Amino acid sequence: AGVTNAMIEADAKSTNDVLSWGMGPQGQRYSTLNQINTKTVSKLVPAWSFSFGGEKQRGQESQPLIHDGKMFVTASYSRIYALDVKTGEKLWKYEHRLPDGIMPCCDVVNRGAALFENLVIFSTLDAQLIALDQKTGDVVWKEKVDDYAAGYSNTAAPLIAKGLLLTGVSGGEFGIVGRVEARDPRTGQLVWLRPTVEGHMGYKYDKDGKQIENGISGTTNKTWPGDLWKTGGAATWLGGTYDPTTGFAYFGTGNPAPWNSHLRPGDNLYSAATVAIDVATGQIKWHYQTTPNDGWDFDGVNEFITFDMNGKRLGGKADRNGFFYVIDAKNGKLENAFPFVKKITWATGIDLKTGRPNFTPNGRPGDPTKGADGKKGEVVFSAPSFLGGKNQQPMAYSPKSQLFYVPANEWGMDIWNEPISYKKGAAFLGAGFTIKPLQDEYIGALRAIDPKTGKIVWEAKNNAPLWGGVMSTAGDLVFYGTPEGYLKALDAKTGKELWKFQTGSGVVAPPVTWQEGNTQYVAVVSGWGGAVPLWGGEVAKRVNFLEQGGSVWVFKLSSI
Ligand SMILES: O=C(O)c1cc(C(=O)O)c2c(n1)C(=O)C(=O)c1cc(C(=O)O)[nH]c1-2
Ligand SMILES: [Ca+2]
Repeated sequence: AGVTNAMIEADAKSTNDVLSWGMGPQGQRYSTLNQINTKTVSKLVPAWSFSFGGEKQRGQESQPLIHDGKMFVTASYSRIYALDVKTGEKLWKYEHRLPDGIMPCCDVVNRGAALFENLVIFSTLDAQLIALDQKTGDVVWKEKVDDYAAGYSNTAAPLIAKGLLLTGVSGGEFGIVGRVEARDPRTGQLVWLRPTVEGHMGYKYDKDGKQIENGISGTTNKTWPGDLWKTGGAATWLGGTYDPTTGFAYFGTGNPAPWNSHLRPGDNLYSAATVAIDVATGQIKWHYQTTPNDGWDFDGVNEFITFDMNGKRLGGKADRNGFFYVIDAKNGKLENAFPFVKKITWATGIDLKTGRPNFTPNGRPGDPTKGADGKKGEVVFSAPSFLGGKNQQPMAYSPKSQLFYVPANEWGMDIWNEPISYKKGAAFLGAGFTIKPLQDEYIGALRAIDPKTGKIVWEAKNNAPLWGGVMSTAGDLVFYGTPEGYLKALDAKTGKELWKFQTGSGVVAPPVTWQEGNTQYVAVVSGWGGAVPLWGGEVAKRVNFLEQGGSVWVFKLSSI
């Protein structure tokens, strides 16, 4: 029978496999395993390591999946490997042939695959979806999502919810139109399609794949002036989470396009927001916009992790804009919002009544048409930088400690606007920027955050920006990787460092854990890259000593 929908919904509780990105569709990244714990972790040693080989050693952001004695792990440049989970021996690999002219904005990354029945499914940088047989690696189906020459790409792991395959798209820097798609995971056939830019119609598809006109009611472009909604961005580039208790999939949406916000006065829905989509119908049931009329590329894709607090089902989101939001998962109502980074310039806070930010006067980069020569607007210093208080690296929530563990970054930028018009397949920014560190000591900080109080309970500073995800366990441990190459384990209650291992390249991927027989394993992918070395300006210079790589490491407790 392979991987069933029921198994995926129970993924967070089952300890023998890892079936979904997020270690459960809710995305908590918490494991009930405790063989590796605060007392035993000092004996954690490598079990095996596997190299992704060749010269394709760019950012490795993939979260491995574990099932039926196999590890499924994607690698940069749209590759996927199946490995023997006991020995690390390669069972098969699939290297997707990428055309010239793909346009990923922020490195040739892939964040992982999805499992369903006998299939392993992943998306590619030329905006395709590929389903392979888990045993043989043979391609079972392949579907084109959209036109890579128009700037579409895919970097996120697909999500299985209610037996459907849910995926987003990347390309917000090229004026694509963001959306969430639901497909039959067995065939790749579209079931519904829901755009995330107001003005665009959603569709349902019949059994033969024929579009049912007006299948999902559309919305008018009232929060977008003129024609800009046609190229409005709001890419769903980090994928989504799913909560079986609400029946909603939660997708973050990226920046509105172009970055120059003076061209598009209005809120620009549903950009820089979380949308809750009823998986059964494809309808947006609620939305919460973290940065209305985003002018900083604050995006809004960050993962929405549901959890229980105060007798309610809530969701936590550490937004790129520097604020942490606690939102009712059923209706989208804001419960609380507080900063999770120390310096925020663009807003003084979030109004808990209206849910809207209190924008700082003149905090927005200036309108170029009002600049001295009509070509460059006033330069503004902003914190966080556009790379965010948090970016693609997923946080974790522990129901045991009731804390979120957030891989945060402290940095700022000079940002300005320039004139821009849309051209298919060209960058659609209308902005320039220089990222700046705020201090010498550190940029990254892993923070344990209490969602009840908004307090930072402890933090572990890191010199380079943190870009790898986090995992917490019932062994009272928090695992995360650093660009300096370490996988670390901290005491979940105090933040004290209890163990670290040098993986040989920077870690920008989230760790996982599972049990095989009587042994608990931990795995993480290593390979420096992603957006920081490409766009980090002064910060990129500061970390340019880091070496690229591409490998997966697996650990267990030493028996001696
Ligand atoms: O708007 C988009 O479509 C889009 C896509 C992606 C991506 O797919 O990786 C990133 C971003 N934006 C982005 O703004 C960003 O900072 C970023 C960092 C990374 C990364 O993997 O390191 N991807 C992306
Ligand atoms: Ca973006």
